Amino acid sequence: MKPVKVAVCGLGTVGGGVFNVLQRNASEIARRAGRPIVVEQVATRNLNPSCDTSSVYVCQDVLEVTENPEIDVVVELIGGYEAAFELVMRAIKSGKHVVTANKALIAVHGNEIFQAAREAGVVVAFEAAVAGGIPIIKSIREGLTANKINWVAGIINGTGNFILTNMQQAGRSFDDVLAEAQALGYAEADPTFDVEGIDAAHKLAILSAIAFGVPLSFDKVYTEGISRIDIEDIRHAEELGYNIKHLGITRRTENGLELRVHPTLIPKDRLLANVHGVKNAVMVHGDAVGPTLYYGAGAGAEPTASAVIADLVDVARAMGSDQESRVPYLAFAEQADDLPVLPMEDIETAYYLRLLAVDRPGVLARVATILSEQGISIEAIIQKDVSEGELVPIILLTHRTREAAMNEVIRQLESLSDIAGGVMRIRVESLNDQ
Ligand SMILES: NC(=O)C1=CN([C@@H]2O[C@H](COP(=O)(O)OP(=O)(O)OC[C@H]3O[C@@H](n4cnc5c(N)ncnc54)[C@H](O)[C@@H]3O)[C@@H](O)[C@H]2O)C=CC1
Ligand SMILES: N[C@@H](CC=O)C(=O)O
Ligand code: NA
Repeated sequence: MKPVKVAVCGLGTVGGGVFNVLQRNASEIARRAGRPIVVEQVATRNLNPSCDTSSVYVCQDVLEVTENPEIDVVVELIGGYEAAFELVMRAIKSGKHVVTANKALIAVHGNEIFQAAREAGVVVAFEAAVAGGIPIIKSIREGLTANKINWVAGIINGTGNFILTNMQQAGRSFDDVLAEAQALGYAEADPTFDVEGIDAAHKLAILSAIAFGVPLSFDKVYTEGISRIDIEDIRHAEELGYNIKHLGITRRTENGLELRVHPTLIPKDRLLANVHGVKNAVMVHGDAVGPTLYYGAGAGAEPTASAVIADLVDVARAMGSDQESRVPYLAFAEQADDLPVLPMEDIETAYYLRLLAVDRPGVLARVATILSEQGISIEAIIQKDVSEGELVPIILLTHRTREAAMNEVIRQLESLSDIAGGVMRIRVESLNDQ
C-alpha cells in the first residue's frame, strides 16, 4: 500500500523522539498501520544531534510543508500559540491531516481548529497533548464511551511532579530540580507554564471537554501552581499521612462542572499519592466502570513520541474513511451547553492550613473560634515547640467545607494580631480509588 508521507515540524525533544522511533520501529509500525509511515520532510529551526536527517529533505520554514503536495500529515511539534496556529490552520486549509503535541494550542484555539478541520474533512489528533505517552485521550474518547463520566483527577504535569518528588525524597531545592527537568527536556519553553499550573490547566481543559462533551474552556480553569509549596509543607503533610501532588480535577456536580488545578494533599495510601518523578497518572471515574487509572511517563522524548506515532497510525487508517465514521475530535458529536463551570467559591473540599502564631496564651482558641463560626471542624492539629519568643507554626487539617467559608476564615485569621504573615492553604482530596 502507498506510504503515508509525514512532515515533522520542530525537531526538538519530541520531534527528535518521533523521528527516531519512526525509523527504529518502522516495520512494526507499518504492520500495525497497514502501510509504511515515512518522514518525507523536516521543517525546523534547529537540527537535533540525535537524528540522522541525511536522507530527508530539511527546511527551516514550517509553512513550506503546507505547500508540499507530497505531504499527507503535518506533525506540529514547534510549540507555542502563534506560529503553530498559523501552521496548523494552513495545513488544514491545504487538506492535510494534523498531529500535534501542543496542549496550549488545542486548549486555547481548539474550538476554531476543529471547526476548520471539520469543514476541510481532515483529522486533527492530539494524544501527546495530555499526559505525554499515556493513551488517555484514546481511553476517554473511545474506551469509556459507554459511561457517564463523574470525575477526572490527575497528575498531568511531569515537570511539577518531578520537582515535588525530588524535594520530598531527596531534599533538593526547587530551582535545582527545575534546572534538571529543563535539561532532560521535560519542561515547557517557558517553565512558568509548568510551575504555575498553566500547562496543567491547558491539559485539564482538554480532559474536561472530552469527558463531559463541553466546549474547551481553558479561561475558566482555576489555576494554582507549585511554586509556593515549601519543603516545610511537604514534611508536615507527611506527618499527617499525606503526600502533596499537583492535581487537575474536573467533576460533574448537580450545579455545574468543577474545573481546577492546584497542589493537593492526598492520603498516602491512595494510588495517585504514589505517582512519582516525571510519571503522570489520570483517574477517571465512570458511572458504569467505576474508578479507572492510567499511569506512565508524562513527558520526555520517546514516551511523547509514542503518543504522536499512535496518532499517526490512527490517521493512516482514517485516511480512507469519511468524516461521519470518525471519532469526533472532542469525543462527542453534540456538545452540552447546560454545564456551567462552577466558581471556585462553590467548591467543597477539606483544607490544610499553615500559620505562624505569636506564642501567647489563647491563640489556638481564637483560631478554633474563627473556624467554628464558619461551621468548619478541625480534623487534626500540629503545633510545633519553639524557643521562647519565636513564632509558632500551627498546622491544621479541616473537614470539608465550601471554599467561600474558607476564604472568610483566612481573611479573619490574617487580620489577627496573633498571626504573622499570610496563611498557607492547600486543598485536601480523598480520591477514593477502590
Ligand atoms: N517535551 C515534552 O516532554 C513534551 C512536549 N510537548 C509539547 O510538544 C511541543 C514541542 O515540545 P519540545 O519538543 O519539548 O520543544 P523543543 O523546544 O525541544 O523543540 C521545538 C523545536 O521546534 C523548532 N521550532 C520552534 N519554533 C519554530 C518555528 N517557528 N519554525 C521552525 N522551527 C521551530 C525548534 O528549533 C526546536 O527544534 C510543545 O508544544 C510541547 O508543549 C508535549 C508533551 C511532552
Ligand atoms: N512540560 C510538560 C511536558 C509534557 O506535556 C510536562 O512537564 O508535563
Ligand atoms: Na497522552
